[in-house]
Amino acid sequence: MTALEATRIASLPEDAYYIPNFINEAEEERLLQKITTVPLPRWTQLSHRRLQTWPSALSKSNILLASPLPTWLTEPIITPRFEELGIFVDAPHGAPNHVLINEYRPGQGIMPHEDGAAYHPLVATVSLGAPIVLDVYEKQHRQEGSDSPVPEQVNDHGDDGQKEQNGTNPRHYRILQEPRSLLITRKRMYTDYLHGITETDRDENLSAQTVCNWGLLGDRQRYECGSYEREVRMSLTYRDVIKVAKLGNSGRFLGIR
Ligand SMILES: O=C(O)CCC(=O)C(=O)O
Ligand SMILES: [Fe+2]
Repeated sequence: MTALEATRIASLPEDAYYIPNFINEAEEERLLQKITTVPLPRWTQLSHRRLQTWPSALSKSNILLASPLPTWLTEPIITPRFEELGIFVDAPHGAPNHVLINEYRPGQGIMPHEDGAAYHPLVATVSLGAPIVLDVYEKQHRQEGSDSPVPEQVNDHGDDGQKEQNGTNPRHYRILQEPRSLLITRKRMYTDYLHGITETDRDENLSAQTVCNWGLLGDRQRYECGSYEREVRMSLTYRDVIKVAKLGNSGRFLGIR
């Protein structure tokens, strides 16, 4: 991961990396075209956003049925770019095998959550269409004897992980994800922190003091006025699902819905 070192978000706990202009405008356009022309049943409509799951949803016990990702999701993002950066070299399958595509319209977001144990603790997020602020919160430890809810895990079964933990003053960071950027979070950032996106029409109070990747932004000037109106933003989140089954061997045990 040495080439990545220059892209580290130094003010965040380890590890988070931010790369602006990871894809170019033509690549972004092509991806948006692919995503928006898939047959409608590919979308899962949730209460606060909609979602595509590639190549398929996990089983109830978090098993992925082995199946290749479509080429439009792998090239050029995985091959060659992730490979050149060595992003998934330490993951069990050496490459992502699963992609969630989230769409957020103005006013939509995702409650603070963690991505959970189904995946190797590494997420690579490509942003499309418009900027959005990702909020990152330190997990609060459950107080002895309290009934405060523990966070739920977001999965691709359509649950939103709607519970935020009780407690006071968790550490809070804001990451501004520009369109065409790549955000990588792994290790402690994956296991010890929650992430979410506020349901708002407008991201405000943006500055070097409030945005932890300010110095790494590709187009800082655009945000120097301190705010922008939300527009439709899509994200591709690449992950490595730990448990994979091949149909024929264990398909009958999967209980795929
Ligand atoms: O859209 C994003 O940047 C975050 C999505 C997310 O947290 C998830 O799919 O688990
Ligand atoms: Fe997530």
